[in-house]
Amino acid sequence: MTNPNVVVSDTQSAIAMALTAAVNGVSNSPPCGYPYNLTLFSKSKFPKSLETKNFAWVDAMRASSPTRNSSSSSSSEDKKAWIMKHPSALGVFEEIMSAAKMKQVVIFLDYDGTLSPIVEDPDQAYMAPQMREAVKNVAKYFPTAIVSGRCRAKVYNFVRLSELYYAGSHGMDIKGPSARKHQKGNQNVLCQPAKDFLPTMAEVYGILLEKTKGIVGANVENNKFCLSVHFRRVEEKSWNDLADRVKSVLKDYPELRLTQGRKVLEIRPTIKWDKGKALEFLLESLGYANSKDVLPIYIGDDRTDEDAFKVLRKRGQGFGILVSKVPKETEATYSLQEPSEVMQFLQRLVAWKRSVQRNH
Ligand SMILES: O=P(O)(O)OC[C@H]1O[C@H](O[C@H]2O[C@H](CO)[C@@H](O)[C@H](O)[C@H]2O)[C@H](O)[C@@H](O)[C@@H]1O
Repeated sequence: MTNPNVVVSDTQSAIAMALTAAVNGVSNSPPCGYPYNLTLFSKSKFPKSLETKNFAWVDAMRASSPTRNSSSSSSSEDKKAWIMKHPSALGVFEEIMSAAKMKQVVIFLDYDGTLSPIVEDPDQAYMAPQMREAVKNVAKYFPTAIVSGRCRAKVYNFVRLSELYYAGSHGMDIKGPSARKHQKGNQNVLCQPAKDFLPTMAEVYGILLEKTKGIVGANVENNKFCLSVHFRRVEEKSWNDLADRVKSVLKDYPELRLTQGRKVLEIRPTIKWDKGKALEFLLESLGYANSKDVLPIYIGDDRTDEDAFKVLRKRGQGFGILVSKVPKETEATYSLQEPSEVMQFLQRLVAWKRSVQRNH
């Protein structure tokens, strides 16, 4: 059994993959009683850079997490133009909140690079106590969800707030809060659209550990419904070797696909489920599927967050806020530079809500 190219090239391949998945006992039936169509991804969803041998993906990987030196490589003109297009959410805070009048604000927060700074060791990506306090306060007033590439248990261990919704494994593992805060909607939420893939993910995790052993600094992280192969501590001259090893494993697993994050390659089931679908699912669970009375705000720093930004654009509702110090192609409306600005934004949200309540 071979994976056509780790990258599904056309509709026919997608159908072939669906058949293979069926043969392998992999179900594509709608999850959680939820009526989304879990069709397989087509070619455009794969990192183009990995389709060819032109190594452009190395540039993309480098740019995904620019160092202090390389981040100054965009010209100040570029930066100015970008910030005009994606103004600071702190600078236009009042404008954002004027859209929130008479609406229920719902907050979606990515974890790494948004609530915690990016660090070398993924196990050390702690959140500052002040940030935890800010998120805790936000959740007192607004339904709040953490949407992360990490597995749910791991991201919960970092955040440790039981009143939040958690969508781990890029939204493939969603659970409502154990502590009930907001009355509307269903909070006994559990959604695991990729459940049937668990044995495969465990198997591939073992194989990847073995295959990547020889590469200094390589680290494979088990995120339950997806796997992360970290490049951050690998010397750049070994990046192609590492990527080739990952791809060679995936050749035997057509039901899995590769995506690229910040110095990380991620392996996930080939179902059409991402952070955008998780956002839609959560809004529906909260009782706001077709409501005009809701203002979702999604804050994230990664390529995987773009799926959620796109959903907000398509709904014409709410705002995406990209956390980045450097200009990046994004569907987000606004920007924030780093986690400390995210914290300030969350604190201002709370102050705004308190002043609205005082004036009523
Ligand atoms: O969706 P997120 O919450 O942003 O998770 C995406 C990945 O984040 C983590 O990796 C990233 O952060 C690490 C710690 O700062 C950093 O070392 C790594 O280079 C980044 O890619 C996490 O370890 C991955 O499992 C997540 O998928």
